[in-house]
Amino acid sequence: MADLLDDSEIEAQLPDEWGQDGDEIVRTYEFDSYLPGVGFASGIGGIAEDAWHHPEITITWGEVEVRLTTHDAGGITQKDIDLAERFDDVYE
Ligand SMILES: C[C@H](O)[C@H](O)[C@H]1CNC2=NC(N)=NC(=O)C2=N1
Repeated sequence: MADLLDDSEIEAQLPDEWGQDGDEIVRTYEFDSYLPGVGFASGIGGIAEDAWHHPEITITWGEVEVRLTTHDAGGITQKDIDLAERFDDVYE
């Protein structure tokens, strides 16, 4: 099982644009309309499935909120950080 990161490790590694909300890291990605967000969510869903590490994804008009935590560990691990970076690569 992945080890929990401590606050200093999270602060040091959290990618730009991501924040911490309790035991989750979160980012809201912005889009010009609804369907680009749906496409982005589908893409990161495939990355998540490939990594076997799954985010909470909330799609609204022009925004996709992504939340990551490691349920098996009960908090934030390197898996969450690494997946956040992969999601950012898709977005840029
Ligand atoms: C049973 C299954 O292997 C586990 O639930 C996996 C799947 N996806 C997961 N996703 C996330 N975010 N955290 C987990 O601990 C996790 N564990």
